[in-house]
Amino acid sequence: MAEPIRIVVTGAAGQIAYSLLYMIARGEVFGIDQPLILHLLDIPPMAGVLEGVVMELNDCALPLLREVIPTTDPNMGFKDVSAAFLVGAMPRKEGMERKDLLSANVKIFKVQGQALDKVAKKDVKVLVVGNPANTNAFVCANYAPSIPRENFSAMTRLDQNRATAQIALKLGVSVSNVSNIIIWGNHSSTQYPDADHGKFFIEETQKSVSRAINDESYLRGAFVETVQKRGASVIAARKMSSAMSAAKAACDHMHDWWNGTAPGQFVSMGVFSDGSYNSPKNVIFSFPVEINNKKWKIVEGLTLNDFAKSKLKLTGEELQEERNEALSVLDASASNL
Ligand SMILES: NC(=O)C1=CN([C@@H]2O[C@H](COP(=O)(O)OP(=O)(O)OC[C@H]3O[C@@H](n4cnc5c(N)ncnc54)[C@H](O)[C@@H]3O)[C@@H](O)[C@H]2O)C=CC1
Ligand SMILES: O=C(O)CCC(=O)C(=O)O
Repeated sequence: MAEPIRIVVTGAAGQIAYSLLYMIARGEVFGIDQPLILHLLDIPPMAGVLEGVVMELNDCALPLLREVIPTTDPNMGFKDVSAAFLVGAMPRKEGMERKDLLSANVKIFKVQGQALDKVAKKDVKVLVVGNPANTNAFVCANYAPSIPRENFSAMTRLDQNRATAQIALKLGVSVSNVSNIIIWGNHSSTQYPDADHGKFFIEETQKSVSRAINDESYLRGAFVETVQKRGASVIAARKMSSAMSAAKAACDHMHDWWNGTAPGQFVSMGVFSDGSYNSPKNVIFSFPVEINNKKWKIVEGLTLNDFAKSKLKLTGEELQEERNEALSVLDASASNL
């Protein structure tokens, strides 16, 4: 069997981590032949809760789990890790937008970027879940200059999964038959869920999602709004933000980064923009990507209509605003970033 790899989950005492840790430890992300050492990072007031999580992980008697290390010290949490799930952050409450969390949460990602830079493996894959995820990932990467920028990503996979599920429901097919639904831009209510390039299988034939649905007002209206506002709808119903579905999405994101995407299929990830599709450069923007040998590549050459272009412009502008606000909050050598 392979040597164990070290994986860190931050916010390990929180609600997303409670589902996520179990899925990782079962082998759903890194494979059923890959032993793991799990690092659980949270803040000092949560040290007692972390002990309980460790007890439960041990009590699961999971064969791949070689060791569980609870800690409140980022330098211990990130030491030698191969993958980092950065979940720990304040969640929004009813009535807030995700960017309202910016001032509290970007400071966390500065500290964690610095710790990753100092002690993590240089090929560490970093997935930022904590909101505002795109801008937190930008901050984290900028404080970890010794780690390649392409190793930092933000999670829009939950949005992709939500969008795929809506399309599958509309078509009356299984989600596993639907692919290539795209999330563009920010993990916020300006994101653009795009079904125009989506495909689905029915009776062993591949078809176009948009042609089969054949309802532009739905695809530009209710579909987009449902996905954009799904996080808020869950908060309104549960009085807490999405957790089980967020954990599943984090596993899907890291699984595909680690193992690659199937030929012809793409997934959405928030990654550093190179200006593709007229997006602003130097923000973490969600694009469709294909993944090979643990390296993502933006899918180029997709045709965007004017509606899509206007949506990408809007979400790109929001990301630029968030980035600038984050930099002013941090009051840190902004001119170097
Ligand atoms: N990108 C996405 O699609 C999604 C993002 N989220 C975001 O994920 C984050 C976590 O959500 P939940 O687990 O529901 O929140 P939670 O409040 O249940 O747990 C957060 C945990 O993070 C810990 N934490 C706070 N500061 C920390 C630090 N500096 N270092 C390590 N741990 C720290 C807290 O003590 C707490 O245990 C929130 O920001 C939420 O908005 C949630 C769902 C989806
Ligand atoms: O909506 C939020 O602010 C928290 C959870 C989240 O990001 C989501 O459910 O998409």
